[in-house]
Amino acid sequence: MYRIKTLNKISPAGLSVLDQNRFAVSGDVENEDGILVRSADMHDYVFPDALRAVARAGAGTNNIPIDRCSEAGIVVFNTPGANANAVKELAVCALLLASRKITQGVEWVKAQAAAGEDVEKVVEKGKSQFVGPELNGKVLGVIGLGAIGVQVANIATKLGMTVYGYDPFLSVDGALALSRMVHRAMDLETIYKNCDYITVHVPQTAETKGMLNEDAFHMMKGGVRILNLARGGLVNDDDMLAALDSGKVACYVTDFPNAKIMGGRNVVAIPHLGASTPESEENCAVMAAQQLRDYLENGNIVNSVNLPTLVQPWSGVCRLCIIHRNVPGAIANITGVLSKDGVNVENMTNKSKKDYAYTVVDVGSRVSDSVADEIRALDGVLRVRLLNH
Ligand SMILES: NC(=O)C1=CN([C@@H]2O[C@H](COP(=O)(O)OP(=O)(O)OC[C@H]3O[C@@H](n4cnc5c(N)ncnc54)[C@H](O)[C@@H]3O)[C@@H](O)[C@H]2O)C=CC1
Ligand SMILES: O=C(O)C(=O)COP(=O)(O)O
Repeated sequence: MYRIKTLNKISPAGLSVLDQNRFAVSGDVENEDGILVRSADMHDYVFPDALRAVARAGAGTNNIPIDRCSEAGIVVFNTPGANANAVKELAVCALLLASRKITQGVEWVKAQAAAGEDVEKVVEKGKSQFVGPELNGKVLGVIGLGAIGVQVANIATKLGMTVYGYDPFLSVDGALALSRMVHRAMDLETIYKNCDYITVHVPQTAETKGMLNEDAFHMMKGGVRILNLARGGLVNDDDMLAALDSGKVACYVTDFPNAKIMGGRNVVAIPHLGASTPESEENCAVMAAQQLRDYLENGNIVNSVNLPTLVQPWSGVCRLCIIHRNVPGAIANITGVLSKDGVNVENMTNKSKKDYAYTVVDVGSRVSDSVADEIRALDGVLRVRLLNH
């Protein structure tokens, strides 16, 4: 029985992927083999000995201590693209919220209740304070052309916007999905200098943290409207507040309110609703649970952020799954132990990702725990699992 701990509410459709006869799933299991998580902050999480995998039902993994997981031989998964449509739809909404003073107008209408029968007259008289521009004909800059950014860029062209997209790491899939109407910007300056609206869709990393700061605002057009449905930390809040006060930024729509930014002038704050649709919650949960199950049961890795993709069809009766450092001699050391102990390799795959590597070895006979222990003791080996077919 595998024990799976949920650190957030996970869609039942995802939980149903984990057969109750083989998986005990709840928020309070202990010494768990796997974790299902959404946005819960895991940076101070103490890993139990049994923990082998963390599956993030969603895209962003900045709430997970990836380096610490890698060093402990814990595989971290996410679900690329599974909530992209929901965020794209909210981005369309955010473009309109940034333009048309809808939230301010709605709040104002609520406050007019005292006018009673005169509300209609009061509304017609007061509405001119909420005039805002159309999107058609304006220029949008999309920073990050991944699963979400590509969809946002494409749909904005259909709203009559001229769209520039910036992503120095654009994938082949991203390039193929990107509309030919979208102009590629080769640097951020092009986005900052030319755009009336700027939307960010990059992960929050050490490189992207605080990227929307005073220097960036300085290059932007006066009255630019900024959308952030990616992560609060991408924006330097103090610099944003100053840019809002000066009018440099006309509106900031963020899915990540915090104490500092929520009271800012012309801030429209949404309570992190980007992926909060039943469809996305289900897609993410199902994908995360499937990936977690396949890893725990078969050792296969798909969509991991810290380890390589490796899917090996079963052959033989026993499988060794070895997470190790990506260093010369690692595979020779592993096969050395196996041949010394008379274990015949039926099939073997090795893949690497940056500093880490993963080797899956199928063998034709049962392997004793002592052989696994010998491999565990090898230099650079971080985790060894023995699966029987
Ligand atoms: N508000 C919400 O509920 C949600 C927020 N998100 C956030 O949106 C982010 C993006 O999500 P996806 O598009 O699904 O991820 P993705 O991984 O498909 O795309 C991210 C893109 O950003 C690009 N990128 C990385 N560093 C960059 C840089 N310095 N400059 C320009 N481009 C850069 C990458 O090359 C990649 O194409 C997530 O990391 C997450 O933080 C994602 C889903 C829901
Ligand atoms: O997928 C992401 O990166 C998100 O931000 C969605 O977060 P959530 O799962 O709604 O807490």
